[in-house]
Amino acid sequence: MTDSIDRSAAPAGAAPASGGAVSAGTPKIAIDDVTRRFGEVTALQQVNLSVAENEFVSLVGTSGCGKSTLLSIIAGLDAPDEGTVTVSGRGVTEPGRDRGVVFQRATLLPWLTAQGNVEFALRGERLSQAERRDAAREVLAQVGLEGFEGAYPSELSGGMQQRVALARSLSYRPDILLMDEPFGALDALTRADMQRLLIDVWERHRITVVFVTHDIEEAVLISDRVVVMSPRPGRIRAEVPIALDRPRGEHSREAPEFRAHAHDILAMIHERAAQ
Ligand SMILES: Nc1ncnc2c1ncn2[C@@H]1O[C@H](COP(=O)(O)OP(=O)(O)OP(=O)(O)O)[C@@H](O)[C@H]1O
Repeated sequence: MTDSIDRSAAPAGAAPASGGAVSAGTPKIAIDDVTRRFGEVTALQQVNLSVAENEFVSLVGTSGCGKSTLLSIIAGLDAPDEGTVTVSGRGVTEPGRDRGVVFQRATLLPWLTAQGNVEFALRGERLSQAERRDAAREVLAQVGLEGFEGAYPSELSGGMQQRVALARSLSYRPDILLMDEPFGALDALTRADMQRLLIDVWERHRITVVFVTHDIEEAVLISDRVVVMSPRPGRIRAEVPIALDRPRGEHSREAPEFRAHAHDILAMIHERAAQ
C-alpha cells in the first residue's frame, strides 16, 4: 500500500494512490499488492492499481521507479514475487493475445514486408490466407500505411516502423494494449504524429491502454489517468485523473487544465526525487 505520507503530500487534483476504488465497475486490470525484487533491488513494493475497461492510463516517474517492470508483469513477460495480477478476472501467468505489447523499438522481422510482419502476427488466428491478407491491409490502413504494405522495415522511417508495430499488435484485436515508451526513440514531429494516431486508434477501438512514458505532456495529452510512481522502492505515489475534454488534439495543450496537470505531475516527481 502507498504510505500515508505520500497520500497527504499529493497536490490538489491528484487522487490518492489506491487499489480498486478509483475505477468504477469491475476492473479490466487489477494489480493487488504486487512486489517484485531483483536481488537487492525492490523494483516494485506492494503496488496496487486498477484499470477500468477502455481506460487510458499512463505510468510516469523517474528512471528506475518500476514502470517497465509493472508493464512486463501485466504482459505476463515477468511475474511478481508477491501479489497478484488479474486481467478480465483471470490471473496472469503468461503472455496472451488479449494483451498486445508495443516496445520502444519496433522489433519487426527484417526479412518480411510491413504486410508480412502483420500477417505473421496473425498466423495463430483461424483465418484463410485471403482473410489474413485483408485483415493485415485493413489494420495497416488504420495506422496510415496504405501504399506501404510491400515495404521492408529497412525502407521505412522509425515512425513508420512503429506504425507497423502498432498495426501488428492491433491486428489480433487484443482487449488491452501495453506500450513501453513507444515513441521514445522518435523525433519531436514524428512523436506528435504518433500521439495523434494513438488518440485516434484508442477512440476508434475503445481498447484499454497502459502506456509508459517519460514525457509528462504526452501522458497528460492522451490519458484518462496518470499514475505517478516513485523509486527505491518502486511504488505508486499518486493517481491523477485528467480533466480534459475529448476528443483530444493539439488544441488540448492550450487548455488551462493541461498546464495545471503537467505542472502538478512534474512537481510530484521532482519532490520525490529530491528526497
Ligand atoms: N531483469 C532485471 N534484473 C535486475 N534488475 C532489474 C531488472 N529489471 C529491472 N531491474 C531494476 O529494477 C528497477 C526498476 O526497473 P524498471 O526498468 O522497471 O524501471 P523504469 O521505471 O521502467 O525505468 P526506465 O524509465 O529507466 O525505463 C531498476 O532499479 C532496475 O535496475
